Amino acid sequence: MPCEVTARFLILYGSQRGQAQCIAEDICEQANEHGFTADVCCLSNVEKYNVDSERRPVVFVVSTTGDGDPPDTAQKFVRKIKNKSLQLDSFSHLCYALLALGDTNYADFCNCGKTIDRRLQQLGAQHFYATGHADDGTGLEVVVDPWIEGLWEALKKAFGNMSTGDQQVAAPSDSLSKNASSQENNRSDLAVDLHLLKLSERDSQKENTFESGQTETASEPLVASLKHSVTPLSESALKVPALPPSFLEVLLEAASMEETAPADKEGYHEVPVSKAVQLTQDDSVKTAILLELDISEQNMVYQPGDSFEVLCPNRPNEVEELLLRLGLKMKENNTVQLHLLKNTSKKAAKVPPHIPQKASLQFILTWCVEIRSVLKKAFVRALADVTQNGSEKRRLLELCSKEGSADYNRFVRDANVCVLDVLQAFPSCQPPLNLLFEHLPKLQPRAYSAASSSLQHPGKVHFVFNVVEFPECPEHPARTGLCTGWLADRVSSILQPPGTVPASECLDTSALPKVHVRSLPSSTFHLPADPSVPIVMVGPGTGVAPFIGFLQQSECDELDLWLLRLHSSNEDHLDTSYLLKNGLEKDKERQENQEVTFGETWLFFGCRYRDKDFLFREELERFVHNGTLSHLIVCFSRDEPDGGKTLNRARYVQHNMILHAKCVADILHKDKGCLYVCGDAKNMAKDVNDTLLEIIGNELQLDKLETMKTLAGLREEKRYLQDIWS
Ligand SMILES: Cc1cc2nc3c(=O)[nH]c(=O)nc-3n(C[C@H](O)[C@H](O)[C@H](O)COP(=O)(O)OP(=O)(O)OC[C@H]3O[C@@H](n4cnc5c(N)ncnc54)[C@H](O)[C@@H]3O)c2cc1C
Repeated sequence: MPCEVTARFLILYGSQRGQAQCIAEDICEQANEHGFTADVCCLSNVEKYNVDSERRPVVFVVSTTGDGDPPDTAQKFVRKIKNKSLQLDSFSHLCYALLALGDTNYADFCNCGKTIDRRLQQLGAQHFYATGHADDGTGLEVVVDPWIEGLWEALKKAFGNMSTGDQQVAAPSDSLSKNASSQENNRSDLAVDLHLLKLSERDSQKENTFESGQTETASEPLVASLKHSVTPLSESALKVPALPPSFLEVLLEAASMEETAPADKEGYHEVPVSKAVQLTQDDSVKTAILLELDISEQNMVYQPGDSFEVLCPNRPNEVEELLLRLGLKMKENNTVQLHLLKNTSKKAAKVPPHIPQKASLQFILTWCVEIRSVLKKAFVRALADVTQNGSEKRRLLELCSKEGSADYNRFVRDANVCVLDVLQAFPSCQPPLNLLFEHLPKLQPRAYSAASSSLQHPGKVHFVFNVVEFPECPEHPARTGLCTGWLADRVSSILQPPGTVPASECLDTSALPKVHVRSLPSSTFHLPADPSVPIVMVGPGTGVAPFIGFLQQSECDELDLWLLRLHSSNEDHLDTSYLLKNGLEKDKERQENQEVTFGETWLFFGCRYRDKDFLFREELERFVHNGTLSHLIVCFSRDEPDGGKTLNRARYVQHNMILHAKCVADILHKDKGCLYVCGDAKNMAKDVNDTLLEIIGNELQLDKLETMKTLAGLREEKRYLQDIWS
């Protein structure tokens, strides 16, 4: 049906750096092609629009800035709608759609959009189309494009309804539903909310609302959440998995005992943390910390490129909450005995080997099971079975059902919902202890790559980590990563601020915090045995850790050679660490002694800002200065060096690799060098791999198949090595 000229709508944008404005103008332009006429206006131009009386559909496009703040241009509008004196039906005339822009790398993703959306709903405004949440961290276009694609159909319906007076709110177009659900399977934070309401239902709810003076009613939830579903799922017949058979019997016996971490039996060493330094500025998005462990008393040898495992306990407050919720707080010191149920129908049932016999309940919940693990569907199914309240039970059954798969992905898997979160959300769920022991996996140690060389730091190992942060969300409170949050707390008393010269070492090791560590089996992620082999290292963020170890080792190897030449073997041997500390440089010497060759070393590093999170900046510059590192190529993903005017600047390590494609290809092909990649598995490793394929294909003029074979060959020859973690 062609739209009439009267099909005119309003686009309001709140933009900080121009992205929201750009998208708003794009929508305006596309509107004509779809038979609409749009007026576009910045939210700050209050004299050009009036939402108080706007009867046309309104499309909001708003970004978020700073710590979840509205862009400057939207602040006045947000203040206006937040005004507490507004009546709860002030915006009941308003029919709108909202596209929120944000970045999941920051706390409070899309907060400005969410705030406006929430408040407009409270004030009685109605969606004519589902809200979109676009993530700059993964690419705005992933959500923006399908959202705009579906907007036209929704607008047609909205105008259609307006002209017929029909009170039914339009459903989104099929294309949006398809796009959104396929994205939702991958990432919940890209989700486009698909629950549109019938106006007639909402109107009757609103009447109740005004009468009771509340903003929400308990009857029908407006949006789906962990606790609630909406139609069609809430009315759907469900295919639920079979109840997993129980197989454990738990006996609790009163006893008192001294217990320590279960470290001795599993090869861990309890070692002091001799130094802790914050590597990032306080206003950095992530906090990176370097720890130095004193392993001089232990029989632990390592090479740069090796990793260590740290054993960390579950948080005491979470263990306590769990005990309280299970009604077992009084029995926390009881010993636990586990037996197999004699008549269990579970095949190959066995007592979980990670739960020790005769340990206390508190000990097991603290050190043996991962109470933060994301609930599997089988566990959800088992929990539904021990839930009394009918609607809570139904919701749990939905979450493990085939029909509720999207809700499970969104509200459980992607939100990292653990057993405690479910027990808080579903008060009538009362699982017996055996259910937890049957479903909770073993508490896993966390691995960290050595960021030092024992040649330069004898008896010590360094590692670097980012404190993982999970902001508060409807499904759970704010949390830090289990191990990184614990480590940060543990070393807080000795943590040195960024930029300080590390304090002299504390001699009283008994006063230092201690952690349990053990070596992981040595990997192949090591420097080539022949120092003349050139290497390329790709390590953004904390992925630079093993390369600091590599470079420290090379620096010492080169210094040792220099010393060897400088002093006859009879002379007293100077300590390399002494030389390093006293700033002796060897580059002149290197030039004079051409007979030993060291291969070129390239490091591609990346971070957000030069002044906030450029890890190991001074040390890397020293490596460059003394010739240990031939090329340090750094990019900053968030710095706008020239106010953002430079197009195609290198934002990420792979962009810089492209800029140095010929050198990278020559090192790998002509010089038979090695390429190492370390760090985040989520995006970086794949992007670097794709870039490498591009470089090899282009520079060696190979077709796709040959390129892939070449890269596979490099892997086989251990010349393309990855140390990737998530
Ligand atoms: C061989 C190897 C070497 C490694 N080296 C290093 C290193 O040198 N430096 C380093 O920093 N890391 C390194 N890692 C990663 C490290 O082991 C840890 O995974 C990391 O530090 C996070 O641990 P955590 O216990 O703090 O986080 P966890 O609590 O385990 O959380 C980690 C992940 O769980 C998910 N998650 C859990 N809860 C939530 C929630 N509420 N909301 C959203 N997501 C959630 C997220 O996917 C998150 O990324 C390495 C890993 C391996 C395998």
